[in-house]
This record gives sequence, C-alpha cells and structure tokens, in this order.
Amino acid sequence: MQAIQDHYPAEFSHCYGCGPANPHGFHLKSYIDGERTHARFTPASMYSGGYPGNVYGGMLASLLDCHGTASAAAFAYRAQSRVMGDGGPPIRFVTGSLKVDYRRPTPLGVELLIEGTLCSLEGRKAVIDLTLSAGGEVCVTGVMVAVQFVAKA
Ligand SMILES: CCCCC/C=C\C/C=C\C/C=C\C/C=C\CCCC(=O)SCCNC(=O)CCNC(=O)[C@H](O)C(C)(C)COP(=O)(O)OP(=O)(O)OC[C@H]1O[C@@H](n2cnc3c(N)ncnc32)[C@H](O)[C@@H]1OP(=O)(O)O
Repeated sequence: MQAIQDHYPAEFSHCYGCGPANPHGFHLKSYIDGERTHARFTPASMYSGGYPGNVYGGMLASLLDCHGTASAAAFAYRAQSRVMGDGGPPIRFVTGSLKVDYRRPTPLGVELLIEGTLCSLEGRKAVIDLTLSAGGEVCVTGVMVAVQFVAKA
C-alpha cells in the first residue's frame, strides 16, 4: 500500500520527518484506514531524552507533526471523494498549531504506533486528534490545527 507521503510532489518531499527525498530524515510513512490514520516508527537509541531509555520529547512531537499533516491531507481527499495521486490539484497541509501532552515516558527501541482521527474539517482548516502509543499504552496525545497550503502567486 502506498503511504500518504508517497503522494507528495517531488518539490515538497524534503521534509525532515517524512520526506522520501531527505536522506537524513525519519521517512515516516502514514496510511489511512477507515476513520483512522496510522504510522509506525521505532526510535533508535540516539533519540534519547533526558533520562536513559526514553524518547526525546521533540522527537515525539515531530512524529505527531508529520503524521498530523499527512492525516489532514488524506481526510481532505476523502471528504472531496478524491483519491490521492488522481492527477487533480494536490491538497497539502502545513501545521498551524500542535498541542502535545506527554502522559507517560515513551520507551526507546520499541515500535511506536501513531494514530490520527479527524475532529473537524472546515474551509482550509482541519483539526486532527493524535495519539502515540507503545505496547498498547498511550504515551503522548496531541491536537493539531492543520491549514491547507495555498501557494501564493
Ligand atoms: C510556511 C510554509 C512552508 C512551505 C511549505 C510548502 C508547501 C507545503 C505543501 C505541502 C506540504 C507537503 C508536505 C508536508 C510535509 C511535512 C509537513 C510537516 C509539518 C510541518 O513541518 S509544516 C511547517 C511548519 N508550519 C509552518 O511553517 C506554517 C507557517 N504558517 C503559515 O504558513 C501560515 O500561518 C498558515 C498557512 C498556517 C496560515 O496562514 P494563511 O494566511 O494561509 O491562513 P489564514 O490566516 O487565512 O487561516 C486560515 C484558517 O486557519 C486558521 N489558522 C491559521 N493559523 C492557525 C493557528 N496557528 N492555529 C489555529 N488556527 C489557525 C485561521 O484561523 C483560519 O481559520 P478560519 O477559516 O476558521 O477563520
């Protein structure tokens, strides 16, 4: 199955968190499945936070950031009964705001599951609820306001 990020145009594929064309990035891959989106990522030990064995909070925010904007795009395509990569004008989102709550320490070296659900989609603004869990326990929750990107002439 193709990831949402695989449909980003080449000129927008350099995102550090999820751009397929960034050789140094995380290459996060997000997928839509019914009412939810999901992505999986296993942070290596280099992403350590302040105390041993747990993930740096900025890294966790990055994962929510990329998964949130990808989710917004996927939900917007669905709302317009479109399929990503259909050749029509691309629908792309950037992060307007991202609120992150760190609810329990997130372990390093464990596969993390990042999930998104659509809270609202009005005009150019999508609100996405986000969770990040490890071993079935929710470690981080977030709320993103994603704004549809419109290139200025
Ligand atoms: C700066 C852009 C960077 C260039 C990106 C280029 C293209 C992107 C295209 C595709 C993306 C492809 C791949 C994405 C890959 C990875 C993404 C990872 C996530 C990121 O790494 S992404 C970078 C960090 N991100 C930014 O660098 C954004 C900087 N910023 C802005 O570019 C503007 O600030 C913008 C566009 C956000 C809004 O500006 P604007 O003038 O176009 O829109 P406007 O003000 O009319 O707002 C329309 C409606 O959004 C509401 N709204 C706006 N801002 C809000 C906020 N902060 N909180 C709550 N609601 C907000 C308003 O309240 C109104 O809502 P309502 O319609 O209900 O009144």
